[in-house]
Amino acid sequence: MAEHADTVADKALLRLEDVTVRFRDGQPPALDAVDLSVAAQEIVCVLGPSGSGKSTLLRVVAGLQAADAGRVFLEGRDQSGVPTHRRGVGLMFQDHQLFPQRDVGGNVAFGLRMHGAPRAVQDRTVTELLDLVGLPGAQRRAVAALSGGEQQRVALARALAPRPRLLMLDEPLGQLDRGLRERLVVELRRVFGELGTTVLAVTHDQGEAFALADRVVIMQEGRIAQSGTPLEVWQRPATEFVARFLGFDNVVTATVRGESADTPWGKLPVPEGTPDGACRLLVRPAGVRLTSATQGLPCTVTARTFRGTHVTLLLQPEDGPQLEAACALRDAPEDGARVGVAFLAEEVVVLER
Ligand SMILES: Nc1ncnc2c1ncn2[C@@H]1O[C@H](COP(=O)(O)OP(=O)(O)OP(=O)(O)O)[C@@H](O)[C@H]1O
Repeated sequence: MAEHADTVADKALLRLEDVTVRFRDGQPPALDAVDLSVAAQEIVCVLGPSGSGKSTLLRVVAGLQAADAGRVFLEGRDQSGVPTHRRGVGLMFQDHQLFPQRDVGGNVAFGLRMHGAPRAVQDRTVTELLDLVGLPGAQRRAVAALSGGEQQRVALARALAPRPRLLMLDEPLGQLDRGLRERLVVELRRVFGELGTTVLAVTHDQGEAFALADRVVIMQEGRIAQSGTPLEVWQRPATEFVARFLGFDNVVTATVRGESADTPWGKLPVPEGTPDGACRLLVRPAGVRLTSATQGLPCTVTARTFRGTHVTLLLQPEDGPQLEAACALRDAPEDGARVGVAFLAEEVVVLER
């Protein structure tokens, strides 16, 4: 097993080993002994509350921030003392700061010119990248005359032009409206796939992270709380912190005995193999099923929120904390309705302490 882990780590394009960054003595570190590997061509999105260390993580990898302890490796080489411009990483930050006095082509070619690429190579690359980001033939347009989404695409083309071995994005779509962000996320995945780009991105927006990433990493106070595919993390949040961060609030104290658990909501079924004993349990809203008022746990509907594809209900049982349930639009009961609730074992998750 250890041998396998070593092999995987050696193949990593980026590896952080025990990286710690401390801004002030006596304060908790911004990064606390972080270990993280990113494989070649993998898209990893880092999520977490404000102040959890996401930007610091990017800055350490870029060489914009020194680590107080630990090491950063790119393609197996220790980057200690290697300046940002020699790391071969591309950066695209939220305020993408295009050069207003240069046209689109001049912006995209910027990094190539800095690297002394011949004019013909610059022109060919600019043409290819503008095609790829959906702005064919935009070379001579003024950046000030572009929409926010178009500027974002130019910034992306500019970051990709020098073919960085690792592209880092900090809130890349932060200022755009939701519809545009959703479209651009799909395009970003396609562009990265076509170019084989390895990506480490930071975002506040869960939807964006889950749509873009092969793997999401959730940060909590300078540490990695969970790392996994979007599906793994969404279906099986590891801890109460991750569950609540993702917006899951049906969390209670429980005692597991065999195939069920005693909870403030009564006996709940638990997945096979759940160890006996005291724990915290999450019931994903999809696992809270409405039945008739005479069956299951009696509850009153206290709120209904329309979510586009479904309705979220807040249910108040006679005893115990409120419950959130998700149900189809056409099945949603009225506010104040009396309903019964049954629980699905496959949506019950035992949280780590
Ligand atoms: N230059 C600095 N000097 C002192 N403290 C800093 C500095 N940069 C960051 N910090 C602190 O380090 C911690 C992590 O900050 P960081 O910017 O990495 O968080 P973040 O997760 O990116 O937050 P946000 O989502 O708000 O951008 C915070 O407590 C922050 O106040």
